[in-house]
Amino acid sequence: MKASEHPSYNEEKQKLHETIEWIEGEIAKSEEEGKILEKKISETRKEVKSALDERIVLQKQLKMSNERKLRRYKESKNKPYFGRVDFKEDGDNKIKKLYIGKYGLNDEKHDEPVVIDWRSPIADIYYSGEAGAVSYKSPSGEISGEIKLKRRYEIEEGELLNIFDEKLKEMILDDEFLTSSLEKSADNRLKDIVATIQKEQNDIIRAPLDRALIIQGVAGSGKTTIALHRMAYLIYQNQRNKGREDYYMVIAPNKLFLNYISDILPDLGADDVLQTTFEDYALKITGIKEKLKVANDKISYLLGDAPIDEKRKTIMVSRFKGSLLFKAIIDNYFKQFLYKYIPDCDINIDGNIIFTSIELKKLFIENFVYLPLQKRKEQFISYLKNRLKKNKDLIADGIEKEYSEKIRFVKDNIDDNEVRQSKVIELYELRDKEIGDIPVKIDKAICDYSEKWIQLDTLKIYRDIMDFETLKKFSCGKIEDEKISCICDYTKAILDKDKIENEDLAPLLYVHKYLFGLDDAGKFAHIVVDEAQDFSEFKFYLIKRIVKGDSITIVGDVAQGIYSYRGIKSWGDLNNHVLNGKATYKMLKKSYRSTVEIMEYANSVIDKSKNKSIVKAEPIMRHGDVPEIIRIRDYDELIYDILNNLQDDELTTAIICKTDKMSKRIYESLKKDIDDITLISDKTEVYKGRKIVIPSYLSKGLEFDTVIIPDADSYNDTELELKLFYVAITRPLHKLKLYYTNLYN
Ligand SMILES: Nc1ncnc2c1ncn2[C@@H]1O[C@H](COP(=O)(O)OP(=O)(O)OP(=O)(O)O)[C@@H](O)[C@H]1O
Repeated sequence: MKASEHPSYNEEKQKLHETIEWIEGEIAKSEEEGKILEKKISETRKEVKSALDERIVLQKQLKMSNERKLRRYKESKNKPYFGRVDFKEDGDNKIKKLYIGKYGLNDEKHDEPVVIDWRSPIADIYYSGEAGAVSYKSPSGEISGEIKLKRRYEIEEGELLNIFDEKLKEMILDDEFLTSSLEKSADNRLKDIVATIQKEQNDIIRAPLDRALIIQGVAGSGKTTIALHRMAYLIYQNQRNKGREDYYMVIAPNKLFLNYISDILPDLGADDVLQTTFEDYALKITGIKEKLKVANDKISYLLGDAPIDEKRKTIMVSRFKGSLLFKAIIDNYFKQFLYKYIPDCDINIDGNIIFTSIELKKLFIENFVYLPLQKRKEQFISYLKNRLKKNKDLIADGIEKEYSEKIRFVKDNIDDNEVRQSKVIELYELRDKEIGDIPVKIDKAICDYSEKWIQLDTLKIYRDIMDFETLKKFSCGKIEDEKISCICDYTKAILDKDKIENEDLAPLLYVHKYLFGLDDAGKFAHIVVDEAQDFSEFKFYLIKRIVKGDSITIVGDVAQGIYSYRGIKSWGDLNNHVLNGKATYKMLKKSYRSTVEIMEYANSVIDKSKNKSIVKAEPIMRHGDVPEIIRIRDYDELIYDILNNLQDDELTTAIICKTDKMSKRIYESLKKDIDDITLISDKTEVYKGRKIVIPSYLSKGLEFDTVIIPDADSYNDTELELKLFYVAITRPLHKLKLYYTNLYN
């Protein structure tokens, strides 16, 4: 409802005015505080020598915290809150009017909240969708009471534009507010949805930290958005409860997508989250970033016209590399590798055997088993050194014994007094020198022994495992010879070009773990994995190793599993094989992105999938144009028509082509007439402008006001192409246009 027509308009207008005035006052105070702190720091700098002086560090921290506060005030000023809930706690006659906003704002002078943070426990009742009697979990326990009013506001630039009241009595959630928010146009960045989080989404966001969550959601159901809101929520809760900073991580499919989502977390007050791709993370940890390139052309290859048998082999290799069977083979390999790793030699000093090779092997195999190999070797060597040093007296005894015999011999056999005495003295000196040299000799013996060990190198070992005989031996009859030879030949050919594929990353990281360990093991308090259907079980196994307990949020959509050759087969398998069956599974069926007309069309497409378990999307009641399906005579007509549609449009438009090749062709034709059009490739990390040409596989996760599909008839009915087409047609918010020349099914 237009704000000015609402019965409480004057009251609400006054409240907004007061809140903004209060914020302005706080901004002025914070700016003043900033200047004082700045002055203090420069004065302290003159007094102390080091920038690391405790006083400077403390003052800088205060300055940073003040700047953070100031930033929040400034960001809140134009829109301090988006909702209000009136709550009467049981046993209390007073009704509290709680204004909910993106950032919690506190009046420190009067010690009372001005705006409640959307992540705070009490804000739960605003989102919970329940009317009347409700309860929420506060740090001091369950609080119950009654909701008297739930109100939403549309505020722009400090102006109250609309007020929406939820009809509590009829238990109907008024969708007007949501629909009005969905009607806005798309941006190059994903936005926060704190004002319109829905009940089912709120339940996911607020699920406990220690639980693995698997969210299967239809296209546009807000998976990415709510996974990031959940992260912001968990960080907020964790800091409140523990008062300390932890490590958090978001794993996304590619850098373009990372850039698309990169604003949300800082915008929600979660600044220090590592947002990365599995590829970048694995390359960094294994240290092979500089040595190799990652080939990213498999999807183009699978869409190309290579013989079907060749494509099948490629898929088989990818699947194998992402499987837990491969992990088990690597485990078997390392059980034996120990024997190869330890050198086959004794340790001796001056020709005396101190440790036999058999003794050494036994000692190594039985000790420090919990350590990765490199550290295990280091510990073992230092253990040997210590043992030898402790045995120094024994070695000295041996030397003394040897010299005593020599001296006795001289004494018994040399008659000349002078000669005898000088010989004896010489022997004493030699003996003392030899005893004095013992530590040096021990060091040398250990050093010689240490140098005989194989140098550990992740890539070399991976190559070694990918050898026919090795793979055959350690797969223990679980893979046929023909497949083994195919896997080995395929991998060797790629490695010989100094490349690897995405699918090699998990096994490489696992080999690295055996050799050098994972420094990040158990480091992250929570990890979000987006587009998770494209991650193999092997990748998940490794992700699970770097997170504390089971704290992972896994979001994805099997209907969009375009990398199914390397992804999981089913959420159930993932849960059972990697998460010990302990994950909580949730399904999101409502789709928020596209209009009813676009989603109905998309549903009719995905209906053709052989996978009958795919759940169809239920669009939010927002209507628009029916998708246009246009037949064109030839390529020239296609370009002509697209150009006519792209003129001077402020909205975002993506021309989504099936392949990279087609994207390049269309881009070349359009750029002559359109200046601000960008071609997106797998190397693109950021782009400006509102019009892009993009291959279908890269459009996943993104959204645009309008989507144009110039080659709708080029998609055939294989599962991969059906999914690619589905991904492409579920990207638009408002308009979808499809062109075809020949046959369009
Ligand atoms: N509760 C909500 N209120 C307003 N907008 C929402 C809500 N939930 C989702 N959206 C919007 O729906 C769109 C789709 O969200 P998002 O990209 O997170 O979905 P997704 O499930 O990850 O999509 P896909 O799998 O198709 O990439 C975004 O524009 C998002 O802002």
